[in-house]
Amino acid sequence: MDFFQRQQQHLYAENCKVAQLAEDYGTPLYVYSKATIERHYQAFADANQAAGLDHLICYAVKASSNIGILNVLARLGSGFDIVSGGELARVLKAGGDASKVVFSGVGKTSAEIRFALETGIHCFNVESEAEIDRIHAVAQAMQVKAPISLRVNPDVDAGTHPYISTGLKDNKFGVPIKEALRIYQQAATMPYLEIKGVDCHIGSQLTEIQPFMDALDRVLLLVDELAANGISLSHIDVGGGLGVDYRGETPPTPERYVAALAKKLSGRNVKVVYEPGRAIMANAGILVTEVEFLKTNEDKHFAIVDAAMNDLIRPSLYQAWQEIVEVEIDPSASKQVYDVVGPVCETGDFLGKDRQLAIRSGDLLAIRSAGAYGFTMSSNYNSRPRAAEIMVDGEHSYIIRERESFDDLIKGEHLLP
Ligand SMILES: Cc1ncc(COP(=O)(O)O)c(C=O)c1O
Ligand SMILES: N[C@@H](CCCC[NH3+])C(=O)O
Repeated sequence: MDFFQRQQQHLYAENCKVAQLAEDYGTPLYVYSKATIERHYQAFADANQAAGLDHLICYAVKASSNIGILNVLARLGSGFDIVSGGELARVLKAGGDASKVVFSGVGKTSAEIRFALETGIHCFNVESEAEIDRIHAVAQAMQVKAPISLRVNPDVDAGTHPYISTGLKDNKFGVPIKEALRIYQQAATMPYLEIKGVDCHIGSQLTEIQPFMDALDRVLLLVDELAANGISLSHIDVGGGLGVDYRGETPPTPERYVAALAKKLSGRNVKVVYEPGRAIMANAGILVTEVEFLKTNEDKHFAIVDAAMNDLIRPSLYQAWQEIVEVEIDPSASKQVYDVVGPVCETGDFLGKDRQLAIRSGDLLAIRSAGAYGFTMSSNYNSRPRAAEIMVDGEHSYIIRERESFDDLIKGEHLLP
């Protein structure tokens, strides 16, 4: 079931006409579907239930971090995977439960570690030996035990874009799995640490199940080796990374993915932690933009729209392909192949290339699959105020982030005396 569907010539977000939303809130506009977020979360939860797995789903906040979105997930009982103190503050503000938070990331500061310990997070996904020392020192100063899990790098090729692959030995993430036993043994001697689990995230937008299985095999060998050395773990964090359909990809469904994991984990008394981001949010959001001008240079046609790489950087950064559709079908407009580009002064500022569209200036376009790594990667480049974000719920729509104003753009800036 797609909650962004066309009825006659109109594109709908749930039961709201997208053209009406653009009129009410302006463009560029991020539109999220609450029902889609709920359905995607539930697919993970149901798959675990069906497989009989003790589990904790920690939505990866970086994918889309608006507190309105986090609140929808918190109400479903979701935990959260965070990578900064800022993300933790968002989770708390959104009503999230700190005891269901895992803290990933290679450069946690002492202040962030302290904040996380004060709130009582589930555990730190530790990414280096130096970080273990830092966490231990902060915990000691606070006279508490810090729950930790070691992020291991299994050296598995996730088969995804090199910029979003994280589990190869050349990547900055985690510790090499062959060093893990020694590091765990060292951590076990540190009085202000509590060893909880192991963590492994090999990359994002994975469309095959095999790399996940290869990584898990290596992690399970480590788990057994640790057990043989008297270190038992209560959870295995399998990370995020499950891909989505941007352009006909057929990634495993959460059901298939979880069932495959469950098969490998059978007979083990261990909780599984998941960190899905994209699989929950990508197809729960669209970016709506208005065509400013149509322009032809020689025989190249451009649709210049009011959204740009500062609003959605994935096409520019990863040559990512996202579907672009007309919001209203205009039968009187003729089809043409366009590069859909923004107003930013960069040749790399495009949202889509060679797209066949029937549009006129003033028409609306929707960039689909924009709910993950869309708004969260946006910037104010070219002094462009960031877009508004809204959530639809049936026939209702709610503003969850106001469009930035020019005052917002210079907030905190000062002239010299
Ligand atoms: C540690 C960690 N967990 C979870 C995620 C979420 O990944 P995805 O959005 O691919 O599910 C990421 C991003 O790749 C990550 O780096
Ligand atoms: N930002 C990337 C995903 C990176 C995942 C972060 N670990 C994307 O838009 O596809």
